[in-house]
Amino acid sequence: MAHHQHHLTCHAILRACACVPTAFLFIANGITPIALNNFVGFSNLPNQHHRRSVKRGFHFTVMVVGESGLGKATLINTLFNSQLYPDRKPTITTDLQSTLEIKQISEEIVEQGVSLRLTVIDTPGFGDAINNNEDSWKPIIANVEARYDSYLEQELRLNRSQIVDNRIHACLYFIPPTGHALRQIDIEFMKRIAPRVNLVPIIAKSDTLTEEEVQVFKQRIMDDITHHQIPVYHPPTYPDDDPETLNETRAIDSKIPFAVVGSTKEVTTPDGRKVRGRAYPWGVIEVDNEAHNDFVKLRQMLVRTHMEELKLGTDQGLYESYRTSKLRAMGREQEIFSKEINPAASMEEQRLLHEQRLAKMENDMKLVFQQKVQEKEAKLKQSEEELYARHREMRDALERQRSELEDKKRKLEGLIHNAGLNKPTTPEKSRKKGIFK
Ligand SMILES: Nc1nc2c(ncn2[C@@H]2O[C@H](COP(=O)(O)OP(=O)(O)OP(=O)(O)O)[C@@H](O)[C@H]2O)c(=O)[nH]1
Repeated sequence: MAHHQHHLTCHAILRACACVPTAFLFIANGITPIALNNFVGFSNLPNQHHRRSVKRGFHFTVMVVGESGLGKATLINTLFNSQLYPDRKPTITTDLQSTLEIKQISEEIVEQGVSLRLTVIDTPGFGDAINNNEDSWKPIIANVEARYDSYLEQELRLNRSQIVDNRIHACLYFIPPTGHALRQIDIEFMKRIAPRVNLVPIIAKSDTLTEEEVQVFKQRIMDDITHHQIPVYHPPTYPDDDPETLNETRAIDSKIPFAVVGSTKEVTTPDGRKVRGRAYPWGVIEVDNEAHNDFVKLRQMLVRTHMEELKLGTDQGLYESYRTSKLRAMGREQEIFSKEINPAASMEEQRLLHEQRLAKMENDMKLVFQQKVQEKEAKLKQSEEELYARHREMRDALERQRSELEDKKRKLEGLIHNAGLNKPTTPEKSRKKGIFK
């Protein structure tokens, strides 16, 4: 919702920028507009967005649920003005054990160059088996959830560029025009489906009730919905909605549950107009006449004003909460908040992170290497010095030894010399001897 509001605010700013003669750039807090001196061009963003969307085309998936013969096929054909469902006779179910089958029809419809892939999921057989109605909702819920599961599975894949989105954007629930109140089966179904899809309650074939009956029936239905706290879809309003939008949204909301008439057949009114409607002996009920039924408001909501809202609500509200509980049940809490990450950006981010990590490792290794080299060099230097010191020591010792030896040698030589002088031939000796003689 916050995202949506932000989106809307951006649009409002862009609209404002495009309209005023001098463009203004609003600072993020929205307080001070900065005047731009020249046309920058971002006011063209909505057009770019529009062109891209038209090129890509749109898709919308709607589910119809209700008993056989309530006019589901007719209403879809009337809504999209197409023969999505081929003409056929109403099927009358006689099989009391009727089991529910779920069918899907998909068709590309084009209006003024804009294409819409419309997918309708039909649930023939719902509520038709008289004794087996309690569980009618089960296969429908299973189908809705299977679509979420498939989306989630694709989302969790590494390559998320080709996601096929089969999620249901709205479920039209056809309430039979009994004029009383909701039946047990209506309450059971609506209670269970509403937390999973945008539930749009519809009073089928409202032309079979009088105007007063429709009003009373609507009130009773809304009372039941409130009493059972069934979260049916209400078109949201936003603080920056202009008064016209606000009034339109409120007018749509006031019609819930939509009392509709469906018909693709053209009939002639008493005043000679050709209209889509149903002719009765007492007059003509016009499909596209707001005074006759709520078809126009229903179409406005589903197709003209709130289709994107319904899709956004499916993605960011209903699917999101399903996804959260599913991931939690799977013990994958860490992935709950990872949805917004753009896969390409995320891969790029991972690559950069990886490169940064590698560069850091390389740098660390270089530092360690340098440190080791320095340590080794210091050690070598130290042992070199030690060797020198030892060398010097040894040399000194040898020197000392040599000088000692030389001393000794000199002494010995001195002795020898002296001894040589003391020989008889020496004059002193002879003299001494001569004295003693
Ligand atoms: N009075 C009235 N009849 C309607 C209306 N819409 C459809 N019908 C008629 O009701 C019959 C059944 O209409 P379908 O559109 O085939 O109904 P369905 O709900 O798709 O029926 P299943 O395919 O059996 O589930 C047809 O004869 C329609 O002409 C309506 O708004 N008012």
